[in-house]
Amino acid sequence: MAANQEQEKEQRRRLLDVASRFPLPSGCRFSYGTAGFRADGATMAPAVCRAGILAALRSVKLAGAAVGIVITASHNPVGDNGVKIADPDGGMMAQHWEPFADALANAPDPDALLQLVLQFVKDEGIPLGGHHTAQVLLGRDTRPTGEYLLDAALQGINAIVGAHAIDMGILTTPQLHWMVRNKNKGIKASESDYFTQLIDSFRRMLELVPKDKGGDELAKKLIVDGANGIGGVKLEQIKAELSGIDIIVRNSGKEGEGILNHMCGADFVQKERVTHHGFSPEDVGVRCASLDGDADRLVYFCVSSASENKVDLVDGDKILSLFALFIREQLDIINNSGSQVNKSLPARLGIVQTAYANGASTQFLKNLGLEVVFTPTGVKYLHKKALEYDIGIYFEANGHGTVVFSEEFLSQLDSLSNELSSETANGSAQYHAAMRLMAASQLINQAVGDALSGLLLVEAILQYKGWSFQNWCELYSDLPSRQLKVKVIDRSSIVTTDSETKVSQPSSLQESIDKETGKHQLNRMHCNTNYTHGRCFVRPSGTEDVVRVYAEASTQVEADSLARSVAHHVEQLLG
Ligand SMILES: CC(=O)N[C@H]1[C@@H](OP(=O)(O)O)O[C@H](CO)[C@@H](O)[C@@H]1O
Ligand SMILES: [Mg+2]
Repeated sequence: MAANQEQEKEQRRRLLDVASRFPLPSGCRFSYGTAGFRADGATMAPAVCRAGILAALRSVKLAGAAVGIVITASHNPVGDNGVKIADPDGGMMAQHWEPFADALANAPDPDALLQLVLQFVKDEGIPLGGHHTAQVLLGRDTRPTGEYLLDAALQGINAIVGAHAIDMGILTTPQLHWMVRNKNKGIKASESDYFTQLIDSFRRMLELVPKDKGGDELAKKLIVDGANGIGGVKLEQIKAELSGIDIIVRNSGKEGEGILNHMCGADFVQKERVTHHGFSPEDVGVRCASLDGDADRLVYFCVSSASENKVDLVDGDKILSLFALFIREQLDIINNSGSQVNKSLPARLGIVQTAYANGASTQFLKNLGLEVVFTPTGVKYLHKKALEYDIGIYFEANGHGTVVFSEEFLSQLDSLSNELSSETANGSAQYHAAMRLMAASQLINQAVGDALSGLLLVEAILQYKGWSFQNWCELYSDLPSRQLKVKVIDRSSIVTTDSETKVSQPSSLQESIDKETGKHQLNRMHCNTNYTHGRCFVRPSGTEDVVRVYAEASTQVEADSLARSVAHHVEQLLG
Protein backbone atom coordinates (compact mmCIF):
# COMPACT_ATOMS: atom_id res chain seq x y z
CA MET A 1 0.00 0.00 0.00
CA ALA A 2 2.71 2.40 1.08
CA ALA A 3 4.77 1.45 -1.97
CA ASN A 4 1.81 2.25 -4.22
CA GLN A 5 1.33 5.63 -2.62
CA GLU A 6 5.01 6.35 -3.04
CA GLN A 7 4.78 5.48 -6.71
CA GLU A 8 1.70 7.64 -7.18
CA LYS A 9 3.51 10.52 -5.56
CA GLU A 10 6.51 9.95 -7.77
CA GLN A 11 4.27 9.88 -10.85
CA ARG A 12 2.67 13.21 -9.94
CA ARG A 13 6.04 14.76 -9.20
CA ARG A 14 7.44 13.69 -12.56
CA LEU A 15 4.48 15.06 -14.52
CA LEU A 16 4.55 18.42 -12.71
CA ASP A 17 8.29 18.57 -13.16
CA VAL A 18 8.33 17.85 -16.89
CA ALA A 19 5.42 20.22 -17.55
CA SER A 20 7.28 23.04 -15.81
CA ARG A 21 10.37 22.33 -17.92
CA PHE A 22 8.31 22.77 -21.13
CA PRO A 23 5.88 25.62 -20.49
CA LEU A 24 3.37 26.36 -23.23
CA PRO A 25 4.20 29.75 -24.79
CA SER A 26 1.21 32.09 -24.56
CA GLY A 27 -0.90 32.22 -27.69
CA CYS A 28 0.26 28.74 -28.80
CA ARG A 29 -2.49 26.36 -29.78
CA PHE A 30 -1.87 22.86 -31.08
CA SER A 31 -4.29 20.60 -32.89
CA TYR A 32 -3.59 16.92 -33.63
CA GLY A 33 -4.94 17.41 -37.18
CA THR A 34 -4.64 15.16 -40.22
CA ALA A 35 -1.14 14.01 -39.31
CA GLY A 36 -0.29 14.92 -35.73
CA PHE A 37 0.95 18.27 -34.38
CA ARG A 38 2.84 20.55 -36.74
CA ALA A 39 4.31 24.05 -36.34
CA ASP A 40 7.54 26.02 -36.52
CA GLY A 41 10.15 23.55 -35.22
CA ALA A 42 11.48 25.98 -32.63
CA THR A 43 8.05 26.22 -30.94
CA MET A 44 7.30 22.51 -30.93
CA ALA A 45 9.08 21.28 -27.77
CA PRO A 46 6.07 21.54 -25.40
CA ALA A 47 3.82 19.68 -27.87
CA VAL A 48 6.47 17.02 -28.54
CA CYS A 49 7.13 16.51 -24.83
CA ARG A 50 3.40 16.04 -24.27
CA ALA A 51 3.25 13.66 -27.24
CA GLY A 52 5.90 11.67 -25.33
CA ILE A 53 3.61 11.50 -22.30
CA LEU A 54 0.71 10.54 -24.55
CA ALA A 55 2.63 7.75 -26.32
CA ALA A 56 3.80 6.28 -23.02
CA LEU A 57 0.21 6.34 -21.67
CA ARG A 58 -1.00 4.66 -24.85
CA SER A 59 1.57 1.90 -24.38
CA VAL A 60 0.59 1.42 -20.71
CA LYS A 61 -3.05 1.24 -21.76
CA LEU A 62 -2.19 -1.44 -24.35
CA ALA A 63 -0.42 -3.69 -21.85
CA GLY A 64 3.06 -2.48 -22.71
CA ALA A 65 2.84 -3.01 -26.49
CA ALA A 66 5.37 -0.87 -28.36
CA VAL A 67 4.04 2.49 -29.60
CA GLY A 68 5.90 4.81 -32.01
CA ILE A 69 6.69 8.50 -32.15
CA VAL A 70 7.81 10.09 -35.41
CA ILE A 71 9.28 13.58 -35.37
CA THR A 72 8.76 15.04 -38.82
CA ALA A 73 6.90 17.73 -40.74
CA SER A 74 6.93 15.67 -43.92
CA HIS A 75 6.76 17.86 -47.06
CA ASN A 76 6.59 21.15 -45.13
CA PRO A 77 9.48 23.64 -45.08
CA VAL A 78 12.70 22.75 -43.30
CA GLY A 79 11.99 25.18 -40.42
CA ASP A 80 8.76 23.37 -39.52
CA ASN A 81 8.57 20.22 -37.50
CA GLY A 82 5.91 17.94 -36.13
CA VAL A 83 5.12 14.84 -34.17
CA LYS A 84 2.73 11.94 -34.63
CA ILE A 85 2.08 8.70 -32.83
CA ALA A 86 1.95 5.20 -34.29
CA ASP A 87 -0.25 2.56 -32.67
CA PRO A 88 1.05 -0.98 -31.97
CA ASP A 89 -0.20 -2.26 -35.35
CA GLY A 90 2.00 0.33 -37.05
CA GLY A 91 -0.97 2.46 -38.11
CA MET A 92 -1.90 5.92 -36.87
CA MET A 93 -2.95 6.42 -33.24
CA ALA A 94 -6.59 5.48 -32.62
CA GLN A 95 -8.71 8.51 -33.41
CA HIS A 96 -10.67 8.46 -30.16
CA TRP A 97 -7.48 9.52 -28.34
CA GLU A 98 -7.11 12.66 -30.47
CA PRO A 99 -9.31 14.92 -28.29
CA PHE A 100 -7.11 13.99 -25.31
CA ALA A 101 -3.99 14.65 -27.42
CA ASP A 102 -5.32 18.15 -28.15
CA ALA A 103 -6.25 18.84 -24.54
CA LEU A 104 -2.87 17.61 -23.29
CA ALA A 105 -0.90 19.66 -25.81
CA ASN A 106 -2.82 22.78 -24.84
CA ALA A 107 -2.86 22.33 -21.04
CA PRO A 108 -1.94 25.85 -19.89
CA ASP A 109 0.15 24.99 -16.80
CA PRO A 110 1.65 22.01 -14.92
CA ASP A 111 -1.34 21.63 -12.59
CA ALA A 112 -3.81 21.60 -15.45
CA LEU A 113 -1.68 19.00 -17.22
CA LEU A 114 -1.51 16.78 -14.14
CA GLN A 115 -5.27 16.96 -13.56
CA LEU A 116 -5.93 16.20 -17.21
CA VAL A 117 -3.71 13.13 -17.15
CA LEU A 118 -5.17 11.84 -13.87
CA GLN A 119 -8.72 12.27 -15.15
CA PHE A 120 -7.95 10.60 -18.48
CA VAL A 121 -6.16 7.71 -16.79
CA LYS A 122 -9.26 7.19 -14.66
CA ASP A 123 -11.73 7.48 -17.57
CA GLU A 124 -9.76 5.16 -19.84
CA GLY A 125 -8.86 2.69 -17.10
CA ILE A 126 -5.12 3.04 -17.69
CA PRO A 127 -3.24 1.05 -15.03
CA LEU A 128 -0.80 3.83 -14.26
CA GLY A 129 1.52 3.49 -11.32
CA GLY A 130 1.20 -0.30 -11.16
CA HIS A 131 3.92 -2.66 -12.25
CA HIS A 132 3.12 -2.11 -15.89
CA THR A 133 5.73 -1.06 -18.37
CA ALA A 134 5.54 0.95 -21.56
CA GLN A 135 7.82 1.04 -24.58
CA VAL A 136 8.03 3.82 -27.11
CA LEU A 137 10.15 3.64 -30.29
CA LEU A 138 11.27 7.01 -31.63
CA GLY A 139 12.31 8.05 -35.11
CA ARG A 140 12.99 11.44 -36.66
CA ASP A 141 13.72 12.90 -40.08
CA THR A 142 16.73 15.02 -41.07
CA ARG A 143 15.37 18.38 -39.87
CA PRO A 144 17.81 20.47 -37.81
CA THR A 145 15.33 20.72 -34.92
CA GLY A 146 14.96 16.91 -34.83
CA GLU A 147 17.50 16.20 -32.13
CA TYR A 148 16.27 18.95 -29.84
CA LEU A 149 12.69 17.70 -30.20
CA LEU A 150 13.80 14.10 -29.67
CA ASP A 151 15.09 15.19 -26.27
CA ALA A 152 11.72 16.80 -25.47
CA ALA A 153 9.94 13.57 -26.44
CA LEU A 154 12.29 11.48 -24.28
CA GLN A 155 11.63 13.70 -21.29
CA GLY A 156 7.88 13.30 -21.86
CA ILE A 157 8.12 9.51 -22.08
CA ASN A 158 10.32 9.30 -19.00
CA ALA A 159 7.73 11.28 -17.05
CA ILE A 160 5.58 8.14 -17.01
CA VAL A 161 6.77 5.67 -14.38
CA GLY A 162 7.87 2.39 -15.96
CA ALA A 163 8.12 3.77 -19.51
CA HIS A 164 11.07 2.83 -21.65
CA ALA A 165 12.13 4.85 -24.70
CA ILE A 166 14.16 3.42 -27.58
CA ASP A 167 15.69 5.90 -30.02
CA MET A 168 15.74 4.23 -33.47
CA GLY A 169 17.61 7.15 -35.03
CA ILE A 170 17.07 9.07 -38.25
CA LEU A 171 14.53 7.15 -40.31
CA THR A 172 11.84 7.52 -42.92
CA THR A 173 8.39 7.74 -41.33
CA PRO A 174 7.31 4.38 -42.84
CA GLN A 175 10.43 2.64 -41.46
CA LEU A 176 9.43 3.59 -37.92
CA HIS A 177 5.83 2.44 -38.45
CA TRP A 178 7.15 -0.85 -39.88
CA MET A 179 9.44 -1.35 -36.87
CA VAL A 180 6.61 -0.77 -34.39
CA ARG A 181 4.38 -3.24 -36.22
CA ASN A 182 7.08 -5.92 -36.45
CA LYS A 183 8.21 -5.52 -32.87
CA ASN A 184 4.67 -6.14 -31.66
CA LYS A 185 4.35 -9.18 -33.92
CA GLY A 186 7.52 -10.54 -32.38
CA ILE A 187 9.34 -10.58 -35.73
CA LYS A 188 12.59 -8.99 -36.87
CA ALA A 189 12.29 -5.23 -36.59
CA SER A 190 15.68 -3.57 -37.13
CA GLU A 191 16.60 -1.27 -39.99
CA SER A 192 18.74 -3.93 -41.60
CA ASP A 193 15.78 -6.35 -41.41
CA TYR A 194 13.68 -3.72 -43.19
CA PHE A 195 16.27 -3.38 -45.95
CA THR A 196 16.67 -7.15 -46.29
CA GLN A 197 12.91 -7.55 -46.67
CA LEU A 198 12.78 -4.90 -49.42
CA ILE A 199 15.77 -6.25 -51.30
CA ASP A 200 14.72 -9.92 -51.10
CA SER A 201 11.09 -9.42 -52.04
CA PHE A 202 12.02 -7.08 -54.90
CA ARG A 203 14.43 -9.73 -56.22
CA ARG A 204 11.67 -12.36 -56.00
CA MET A 205 9.28 -10.07 -57.90
CA LEU A 206 11.84 -9.66 -60.69
CA GLU A 207 12.51 -13.41 -60.84
CA LEU A 208 8.80 -13.79 -61.60
CA VAL A 209 8.87 -11.41 -64.59
CA PRO A 210 8.04 -13.38 -67.75
CA LYS A 211 11.19 -13.91 -69.82
CA ASP A 212 9.88 -12.08 -72.89
CA LYS A 213 9.18 -8.91 -70.88
CA GLY A 214 12.75 -7.99 -69.85
CA GLY A 215 13.26 -4.28 -70.58
CA ASP A 216 16.26 -2.54 -72.18
CA GLU A 217 18.77 -0.44 -70.28
CA LEU A 218 16.62 2.71 -70.47
CA ALA A 219 13.70 0.80 -68.96
CA LYS A 220 15.92 -0.04 -65.98
CA LYS A 221 17.10 3.52 -65.40
CA LEU A 222 15.29 5.48 -62.72
CA ILE A 223 16.16 8.92 -61.39
CA VAL A 224 14.84 9.54 -57.88
CA ASP A 225 14.28 13.01 -56.41
CA GLY A 226 14.89 12.51 -52.69
CA ALA A 227 13.54 15.99 -51.71
CA ASN A 228 16.86 16.46 -49.86
CA GLY A 229 15.34 14.36 -47.12
CA ILE A 230 15.80 11.00 -45.50
CA GLY A 231 14.37 8.87 -48.35
CA GLY A 232 17.27 9.66 -50.69
CA VAL A 233 19.77 8.88 -47.94
CA LYS A 234 18.23 5.43 -47.34
CA LEU A 235 17.94 4.68 -51.05
CA GLU A 236 21.65 5.49 -51.50
CA GLN A 237 22.35 2.93 -48.78
CA ILE A 238 20.58 0.06 -50.55
CA LYS A 239 20.62 0.87 -54.26
CA ALA A 240 23.72 -1.22 -55.01
CA GLU A 241 21.92 -4.28 -53.68
CA LEU A 242 18.86 -3.77 -55.85
CA SER A 243 19.58 -5.86 -58.91
CA GLY A 244 17.69 -5.28 -62.16
CA ILE A 245 17.32 -1.55 -61.67
CA ASP A 246 19.73 1.33 -62.07
CA ILE A 247 18.87 4.08 -59.55
CA ILE A 248 20.36 7.56 -59.60
CA VAL A 249 19.45 9.74 -56.60
CA ARG A 250 19.17 13.52 -57.03
CA ASN A 251 18.39 15.95 -54.19
CA SER A 252 19.84 13.22 -52.04
CA GLY A 253 20.21 15.35 -48.93
CA LYS A 254 24.02 15.42 -49.20
CA GLU A 255 25.77 18.62 -48.14
CA GLY A 256 25.35 21.31 -50.81
CA GLU A 257 22.66 19.54 -52.83
CA GLY A 258 19.88 21.82 -51.63
CA ILE A 259 17.35 22.47 -48.90
CA LEU A 260 14.81 19.93 -47.67
CA ASN A 261 11.61 20.08 -49.77
CA HIS A 262 12.67 23.40 -51.31
CA MET A 263 11.77 23.48 -55.02
CA CYS A 264 11.88 19.69 -55.04
CA GLY A 265 10.12 16.63 -53.69
CA ALA A 266 6.79 14.92 -54.29
CA ASP A 267 4.61 17.77 -53.06
CA PHE A 268 6.34 20.32 -55.28
CA VAL A 269 6.24 18.13 -58.39
CA GLN A 270 2.62 17.13 -57.90
CA LYS A 271 1.43 20.70 -57.37
CA GLU A 272 3.70 22.63 -59.79
CA ARG A 273 4.23 20.04 -62.54
CA VAL A 274 7.42 21.71 -63.76
CA THR A 275 11.07 20.65 -64.03
CA HIS A 276 12.43 21.31 -60.58
CA HIS A 277 15.67 21.55 -58.70
CA GLY A 278 18.18 18.93 -59.83
CA PHE A 279 16.43 18.16 -63.13
CA SER A 280 17.02 19.56 -66.60
CA PRO A 281 16.05 19.11 -70.27
CA GLU A 282 18.78 16.44 -70.47
CA ASP A 283 16.46 14.17 -68.51
CA VAL A 284 13.76 14.17 -71.20
CA GLY A 285 12.24 10.72 -71.59
CA VAL A 286 13.82 9.17 -68.47
CA ARG A 287 11.48 7.73 -65.84
CA CYS A 288 11.77 9.73 -62.60
CA ALA A 289 10.26 9.33 -59.14
CA SER A 290 9.89 11.90 -56.41
CA LEU A 291 9.67 11.33 -52.64
CA ASP A 292 8.68 13.80 -49.93
CA GLY A 293 10.84 14.82 -46.97
CA ASP A 294 9.98 11.82 -44.78
CA ALA A 295 9.50 9.38 -47.69
CA ASP A 296 5.90 8.40 -47.19
CA ARG A 297 4.76 9.99 -50.45
CA LEU A 298 5.65 8.85 -53.94
CA VAL A 299 4.85 10.26 -57.36
CA TYR A 300 6.45 9.60 -60.75
CA PHE A 301 7.18 12.05 -63.54
CA CYS A 302 8.99 12.45 -66.83
CA VAL A 303 10.46 15.66 -68.25
CA SER A 304 8.31 15.91 -71.36
CA SER A 305 10.21 18.25 -73.68
CA ALA A 306 13.61 19.91 -73.89
CA SER A 307 12.15 23.28 -74.82
CA GLU A 308 9.49 23.57 -72.12
CA ASN A 309 9.92 23.02 -68.41
CA LYS A 310 6.78 20.88 -68.08
CA VAL A 311 6.69 17.37 -66.67
CA ASP A 312 4.21 14.55 -67.26
CA LEU A 313 2.99 13.47 -63.85
CA VAL A 314 1.94 10.07 -62.59
CA ASP A 315 0.29 10.78 -59.24
CA GLY A 316 -0.98 8.57 -56.43
CA ASP A 317 -4.16 7.80 -58.38
CA LYS A 318 -2.20 6.30 -61.26
CA ILE A 319 0.11 4.38 -58.93
CA LEU A 320 -3.06 3.00 -57.34
CA SER A 321 -4.42 2.09 -60.77
CA LEU A 322 -1.21 0.24 -61.68
CA PHE A 323 -1.31 -1.72 -58.41
CA ALA A 324 -5.01 -2.49 -58.89
CA LEU A 325 -4.46 -3.76 -62.44
CA PHE A 326 -1.57 -5.95 -61.35
CA ILE A 327 -3.34 -7.47 -58.36
CA ARG A 328 -6.55 -8.05 -60.28
CA GLU A 329 -4.56 -9.74 -63.04
CA GLN A 330 -2.86 -12.13 -60.59
CA LEU A 331 -6.19 -12.97 -58.93
CA ASP A 332 -7.71 -13.62 -62.37
CA ILE A 333 -4.83 -15.92 -63.32
CA ILE A 334 -5.25 -17.84 -60.07
CA ASN A 335 -9.02 -18.11 -60.28
CA ASN A 336 -9.58 -18.57 -63.99
CA SER A 337 -6.92 -21.09 -64.98
CA GLY A 338 -9.14 -23.89 -66.27
CA SER A 339 -7.09 -26.92 -65.26
CA GLN A 340 -6.97 -26.14 -61.53
CA VAL A 341 -10.69 -25.91 -60.84
CA ASN A 342 -10.40 -26.84 -57.17
CA LYS A 343 -7.73 -24.34 -56.37
CA SER A 344 -9.36 -20.96 -56.32
CA LEU A 345 -8.69 -18.04 -54.03
CA PRO A 346 -11.75 -15.89 -53.43
CA ALA A 347 -10.70 -12.37 -52.52
CA ARG A 348 -12.57 -9.15 -51.82
CA LEU A 349 -10.53 -6.44 -53.45
CA GLY A 350 -11.32 -2.87 -52.40
CA ILE A 351 -10.04 0.45 -53.69
CA VAL A 352 -10.04 3.43 -51.32
CA GLN A 353 -9.71 7.02 -52.49
CA THR A 354 -10.47 10.53 -51.22
CA ALA A 355 -12.39 13.35 -52.89
CA TYR A 356 -9.04 14.64 -54.22
CA ALA A 357 -8.72 11.58 -56.49
CA ASN A 358 -8.95 12.67 -60.07
CA GLY A 359 -12.42 11.82 -61.43
CA ALA A 360 -10.84 10.09 -64.43
CA SER A 361 -9.02 7.64 -62.13
CA THR A 362 -12.23 6.75 -60.29
CA GLN A 363 -13.98 6.18 -63.59
CA PHE A 364 -11.10 4.05 -64.86
CA LEU A 365 -11.19 1.86 -61.75
CA LYS A 366 -14.96 1.52 -61.83
CA ASN A 367 -14.81 0.58 -65.51
CA LEU A 368 -12.56 -2.31 -64.50
CA GLY A 369 -15.44 -3.49 -62.32
CA LEU A 370 -13.59 -2.70 -59.09
CA GLU A 371 -15.26 -1.59 -55.87
CA VAL A 372 -14.22 2.01 -55.16
CA VAL A 373 -15.03 3.69 -51.84
CA PHE A 374 -14.23 7.13 -50.43
CA THR A 375 -13.06 8.41 -47.04
CA PRO A 376 -12.12 11.83 -45.67
CA THR A 377 -8.58 13.12 -46.31
CA GLY A 378 -5.73 11.61 -44.30
CA VAL A 379 -4.20 8.15 -44.38
CA LYS A 380 -5.64 7.31 -40.97
CA TYR A 381 -9.07 7.13 -42.64
CA LEU A 382 -7.97 5.41 -45.85
CA HIS A 383 -5.89 2.77 -44.12
CA LYS A 384 -8.68 1.86 -41.73
CA LYS A 385 -11.13 1.45 -44.60
CA ALA A 386 -8.68 -0.62 -46.67
CA LEU A 387 -8.34 -3.08 -43.76
CA GLU A 388 -11.98 -4.08 -44.31
CA TYR A 389 -11.00 -6.01 -47.46
CA ASP A 390 -8.97 -9.16 -48.18
CA ILE A 391 -6.81 -6.87 -50.28
CA GLY A 392 -7.29 -3.13 -49.81
CA ILE A 393 -5.47 -0.66 -52.04
CA TYR A 394 -5.53 2.98 -51.03
CA PHE A 395 -3.86 6.13 -52.26
CA GLU A 396 -4.25 9.85 -51.89
CA ALA A 397 -3.66 11.75 -55.14
CA ASN A 398 -0.54 13.26 -53.57
CA GLY A 399 1.15 9.86 -53.33
CA HIS A 400 0.42 8.51 -49.82
CA GLY A 401 -0.76 4.95 -50.03
CA THR A 402 -0.13 1.26 -49.85
CA VAL A 403 -1.72 -2.16 -50.30
CA VAL A 404 -2.91 -4.11 -47.26
CA PHE A 405 -3.51 -7.86 -47.22
CA SER A 406 -5.63 -9.51 -44.53
CA GLU A 407 -3.97 -12.21 -42.40
CA GLU A 408 -6.64 -14.66 -43.49
CA PHE A 409 -6.04 -14.00 -47.17
CA LEU A 410 -2.29 -14.37 -46.73
CA SER A 411 -2.68 -17.68 -44.98
CA GLN A 412 -4.94 -18.95 -47.80
CA LEU A 413 -2.43 -17.68 -50.33
CA ASP A 414 0.33 -19.47 -48.45
CA SER A 415 -1.58 -22.78 -48.44
CA LEU A 416 -2.38 -22.42 -52.12
CA SER A 417 1.25 -21.69 -53.00
CA ASN A 418 2.36 -24.73 -51.02
CA GLU A 419 -0.14 -26.95 -52.79
CA LEU A 420 0.82 -25.61 -56.17
CA SER A 421 4.53 -25.82 -55.52
CA SER A 422 4.30 -29.60 -55.23
CA GLU A 423 3.08 -31.80 -58.07
CA THR A 424 3.18 -30.68 -61.65
CA ALA A 425 1.69 -27.31 -60.90
CA ASN A 426 5.11 -25.97 -59.91
CA GLY A 427 5.99 -23.59 -62.71
CA SER A 428 2.39 -23.11 -63.78
CA ALA A 429 0.96 -19.67 -64.47
CA GLN A 430 -1.24 -20.10 -61.42
CA TYR A 431 1.71 -20.85 -59.17
CA HIS A 432 3.63 -17.87 -60.50
CA ALA A 433 0.65 -15.56 -59.92
CA ALA A 434 0.35 -16.78 -56.33
CA MET A 435 4.07 -16.23 -55.78
CA ARG A 436 3.83 -12.72 -57.23
CA LEU A 437 1.07 -11.79 -54.78
CA MET A 438 3.08 -13.26 -51.94
CA ALA A 439 6.19 -11.30 -52.91
CA ALA A 440 4.14 -8.10 -53.37
CA SER A 441 2.65 -8.50 -49.87
CA GLN A 442 6.16 -8.72 -48.45
CA LEU A 443 7.53 -5.87 -50.52
CA ILE A 444 4.83 -3.31 -49.86
CA ASN A 445 4.74 -1.83 -46.36
CA GLN A 446 1.69 -3.20 -44.49
CA ALA A 447 1.88 -0.59 -41.75
CA VAL A 448 1.62 2.62 -43.74
CA GLY A 449 2.28 4.17 -47.18
CA ASP A 450 6.01 3.91 -47.91
CA ALA A 451 7.67 5.64 -50.87
CA LEU A 452 10.64 3.24 -50.94
CA SER A 453 8.64 0.02 -50.96
CA GLY A 454 6.00 1.59 -53.23
CA LEU A 455 8.70 2.60 -55.69
CA LEU A 456 10.11 -0.92 -55.81
CA LEU A 457 6.66 -2.40 -56.35
CA VAL A 458 6.02 0.05 -59.22
CA GLU A 459 9.38 -0.85 -60.80
CA ALA A 460 8.70 -4.58 -60.52
CA ILE A 461 5.21 -4.22 -62.04
CA LEU A 462 6.44 -2.08 -64.93
CA GLN A 463 9.04 -4.76 -65.70
CA TYR A 464 6.41 -7.50 -65.36
CA LYS A 465 4.13 -5.71 -67.81
CA GLY A 466 6.99 -4.61 -70.07
CA TRP A 467 5.59 -1.08 -69.81
CA SER A 468 7.33 2.22 -70.43
CA PHE A 469 6.48 5.33 -68.41
CA GLN A 470 4.39 6.43 -71.40
CA ASN A 471 2.32 3.22 -71.43
CA TRP A 472 1.57 3.77 -67.76
CA CYS A 473 0.79 7.46 -68.20
CA GLU A 474 -1.70 6.66 -70.94
CA LEU A 475 -3.88 4.39 -68.78
CA TYR A 476 -6.30 7.32 -68.70
CA SER A 477 -6.13 11.12 -69.08
CA ASP A 478 -6.50 13.15 -65.91
CA LEU A 479 -9.33 15.66 -65.88
CA PRO A 480 -7.95 19.18 -65.54
CA SER A 481 -8.07 20.26 -61.89
CA ARG A 482 -7.12 23.17 -59.66
CA GLN A 483 -6.43 23.40 -55.94
CA LEU A 484 -6.47 26.72 -54.11
CA LYS A 485 -5.98 27.76 -50.50
CA VAL A 486 -8.05 30.46 -48.82
CA LYS A 487 -7.16 32.16 -45.52
CA VAL A 488 -10.21 32.70 -43.34
CA ILE A 489 -10.76 33.87 -39.76
CA ASP A 490 -11.86 30.48 -38.43
CA ARG A 491 -11.56 27.52 -40.76
CA SER A 492 -13.35 25.26 -38.27
CA SER A 493 -16.58 27.10 -39.09
CA ILE A 494 -16.75 24.92 -42.21
CA VAL A 495 -18.24 21.51 -41.50
CA THR A 496 -18.31 18.87 -44.23
CA THR A 497 -20.15 15.63 -44.86
CA ASP A 498 -20.18 12.78 -47.45
CA SER A 499 -16.43 12.16 -47.23
CA GLU A 500 -15.82 15.92 -47.39
CA THR A 501 -17.53 16.32 -50.76
CA LYS A 502 -20.33 18.52 -49.34
CA VAL A 503 -20.40 21.44 -46.93
CA SER A 504 -23.11 21.08 -44.28
CA GLN A 505 -22.25 24.35 -42.54
CA PRO A 506 -22.60 27.12 -43.51
CA SER A 507 -25.30 25.77 -45.78
CA SER A 508 -25.29 28.83 -48.01
CA LEU A 509 -21.74 27.92 -49.02
CA GLN A 510 -22.84 24.58 -50.48
CA GLU A 511 -25.59 26.38 -52.38
CA SER A 512 -22.99 28.69 -53.93
CA ILE A 513 -20.74 25.74 -54.79
CA ASP A 514 -23.64 23.93 -56.47
CA LYS A 515 -24.54 27.04 -58.43
CA GLU A 516 -20.98 27.61 -59.64
CA THR A 517 -20.46 23.93 -60.47
CA GLY A 518 -23.66 23.92 -62.51
CA LYS A 519 -22.17 26.62 -64.74
CA HIS A 520 -19.21 24.44 -65.63
CA GLN A 521 -20.67 21.77 -67.81
CA LEU A 522 -18.23 19.12 -68.93
CA ASN A 523 -17.96 18.47 -72.59
CA ARG A 524 -18.84 14.77 -72.60
CA MET A 525 -17.51 14.10 -76.08
CA HIS A 526 -14.15 15.56 -75.23
CA CYS A 527 -13.61 13.79 -71.92
CA ASN A 528 -15.31 10.55 -72.70
CA THR A 529 -16.58 10.18 -69.17
CA ASN A 530 -19.99 9.81 -67.62
CA TYR A 531 -19.73 13.09 -65.79
CA THR A 532 -22.11 15.77 -66.86
CA HIS A 533 -20.82 18.42 -64.47
CA GLY A 534 -17.60 19.80 -63.17
CA ARG A 535 -16.85 18.95 -59.55
CA CYS A 536 -15.87 21.20 -56.70
CA PHE A 537 -15.58 20.88 -52.93
CA VAL A 538 -14.06 22.81 -50.03
CA ARG A 539 -12.78 21.65 -46.66
CA PRO A 540 -10.70 23.03 -43.81
CA SER A 541 -7.11 21.73 -43.98
CA GLY A 542 -6.04 19.54 -41.08
CA THR A 543 -2.39 20.57 -41.37
CA GLU A 544 -2.44 24.24 -42.36
CA ASP A 545 -4.50 27.22 -41.26
CA VAL A 546 -6.35 27.42 -44.59
CA VAL A 547 -9.49 26.27 -46.35
CA ARG A 548 -8.74 24.15 -49.43
CA VAL A 549 -10.75 24.49 -52.61
CA TYR A 550 -10.61 21.73 -55.24
CA ALA A 551 -12.20 21.97 -58.67
CA GLU A 552 -12.25 19.69 -61.67
CA ALA A 553 -13.73 20.39 -65.11
CA SER A 554 -13.38 19.50 -68.77
CA THR A 555 -10.75 22.15 -69.48
CA GLN A 556 -8.03 23.81 -67.42
CA VAL A 557 -9.59 27.21 -67.98
CA GLU A 558 -12.90 25.97 -66.58
CA ALA A 559 -11.30 24.20 -63.61
CA ASP A 560 -9.34 27.37 -62.78
CA SER A 561 -12.37 29.58 -63.05
CA LEU A 562 -14.57 27.22 -60.99
CA ALA A 563 -11.93 27.06 -58.23
CA ARG A 564 -11.49 30.84 -58.28
CA SER A 565 -15.20 31.62 -58.08
CA VAL A 566 -15.75 29.18 -55.22
CA ALA A 567 -12.66 30.53 -53.40
CA HIS A 568 -14.21 33.98 -53.76
CA HIS A 569 -17.43 32.77 -52.10
CA VAL A 570 -15.42 31.29 -49.22
CA GLU A 571 -13.60 34.60 -48.73
CA GLN A 572 -16.81 36.61 -48.85
CA LEU A 573 -18.54 34.39 -46.35
CA LEU A 574 -15.75 33.60 -43.89
CA GLY A 575 -12.77 35.82 -44.71
C1 LIG B 1 -5.14 17.91 -50.23
C2 LIG B 1 -3.98 17.27 -49.59
O1 LIG B 1 -3.05 16.88 -50.29
N1 LIG B 1 -4.01 17.16 -48.25
C3 LIG B 1 -2.92 16.54 -47.48
C4 LIG B 1 -2.64 17.34 -46.23
O2 LIG B 1 -3.80 17.33 -45.44
P1 LIG B 1 -4.75 18.59 -45.21
O3 LIG B 1 -5.70 18.15 -44.15
O4 LIG B 1 -5.40 18.81 -46.53
O5 LIG B 1 -3.88 19.75 -44.85
O6 LIG B 1 -1.59 16.73 -45.50
C5 LIG B 1 -1.90 15.40 -45.04
C6 LIG B 1 -0.74 14.91 -44.22
O7 LIG B 1 0.43 14.88 -44.95
C7 LIG B 1 -2.20 14.51 -46.24
O8 LIG B 1 -2.56 13.23 -45.80
C8 LIG B 1 -3.30 15.14 -47.09
O9 LIG B 1 -3.52 14.39 -48.25
MG1 LIG C 1 5.26 12.76 -45.75
